[in-house]
Amino acid sequence: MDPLLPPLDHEELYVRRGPRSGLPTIVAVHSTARGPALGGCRVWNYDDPTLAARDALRLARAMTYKAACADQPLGGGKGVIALPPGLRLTGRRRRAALLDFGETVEQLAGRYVTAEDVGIGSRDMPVIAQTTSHVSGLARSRGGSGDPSPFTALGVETAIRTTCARVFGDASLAGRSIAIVGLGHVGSRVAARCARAGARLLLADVDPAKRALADELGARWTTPARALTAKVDLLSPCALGGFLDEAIVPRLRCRAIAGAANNQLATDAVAGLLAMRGILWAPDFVVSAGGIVNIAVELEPGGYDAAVARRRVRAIGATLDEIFSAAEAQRTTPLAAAVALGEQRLAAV
Ligand SMILES: NC(=O)c1ccc[n+]([C@@H]2O[C@H](COP(=O)([O-])OP(=O)(O)OC[C@H]3O[C@@H](n4cnc5c(N)ncnc54)[C@H](O)[C@@H]3O)[C@@H](O)[C@H]2O)c1
Repeated sequence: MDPLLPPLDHEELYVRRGPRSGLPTIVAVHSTARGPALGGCRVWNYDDPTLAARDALRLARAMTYKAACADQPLGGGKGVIALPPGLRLTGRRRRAALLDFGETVEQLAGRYVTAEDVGIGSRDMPVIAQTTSHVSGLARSRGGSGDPSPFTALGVETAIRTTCARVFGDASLAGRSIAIVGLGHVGSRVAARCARAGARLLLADVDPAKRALADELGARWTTPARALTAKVDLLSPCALGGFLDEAIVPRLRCRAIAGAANNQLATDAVAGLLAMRGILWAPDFVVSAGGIVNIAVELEPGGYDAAVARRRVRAIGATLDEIFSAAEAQRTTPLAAAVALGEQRLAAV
């Protein structure tokens, strides 16, 4: 048994070799207890397709908790198109793989609804939609809700304010020092929102071209390594996950962490280390739920309404506050309190 496998409490794992592309297409459905399993499709290189299946299982499980904590009528799932090492999926083979993946999704008959994830862009979604109707996040002109990133960023800003209110007794960001690592679709928007609110920003990205945003917003620019350990009020990780580990936690100098990056903790035990250092960590799967809250509105019978989506995304603040209060009352970590909230909501259906 693979010791790195997540708990195997999933409903389905479907692996199908794409007849057009020859590539493994994978869908993991963790839970449909609260509704169709929603989760993006990741196009990524793996040394071995079994690692891709493991990724799908792990990410699908996290999506169940993300949707449950956000109180959405959705379950958790994830798709993967597994590429061998070094292959860049372009041109006709990309199109073939996307059509294959759509067919795989279609065979699950709506138990899984796909969306964008790492390695997939808005131009890919209409191709997937040619072979399945279970696609979210299509362009507004096609009745979809479009790019989820602005809604994810709104949720992150809301979570940053809630976290600051808990630590500093004030939700205002005026004069607050915030380091943002990763200035992509979400991070750049979080930076712009925080700048408008008067925060003093320290920005970092592995891509030097992102420095232009720092100049535009009047923010300081540094390396990702320096930003992670900078002395700031709050750190907002908006790049990749897994960086909060036993080595970095003793070196952190922020008072709180709230960012969009998925799976920030290298292991669950890191939540305890952060609490011991007095650093308030806002659980990533609660903070970054704005995108799926937006998609849930698209899936409603009445059709998509951006104003409704924005109102619901702002509720992330109240959910996070409830989690912080529960953690304090039960002398546990925000991670444990968030998982307990998710489990309670799953048990209620
Ligand atoms: N897009 C969404 O709506 C959404 C929703 C939920 C969660 N997330 C998560 O938020 C994170 C950011 O998503 P995104 O859509 O903005 O991605 P993106 O690919 O648009 O941006 C990521 C940015 O991080 C930078 N980066 C990569 N590695 C880095 C490193 N080691 N240090 C510093 N910068 C680095 C990249 O150069 C890029 O600018 C991801 O973890 C994603 O899974 C995104």
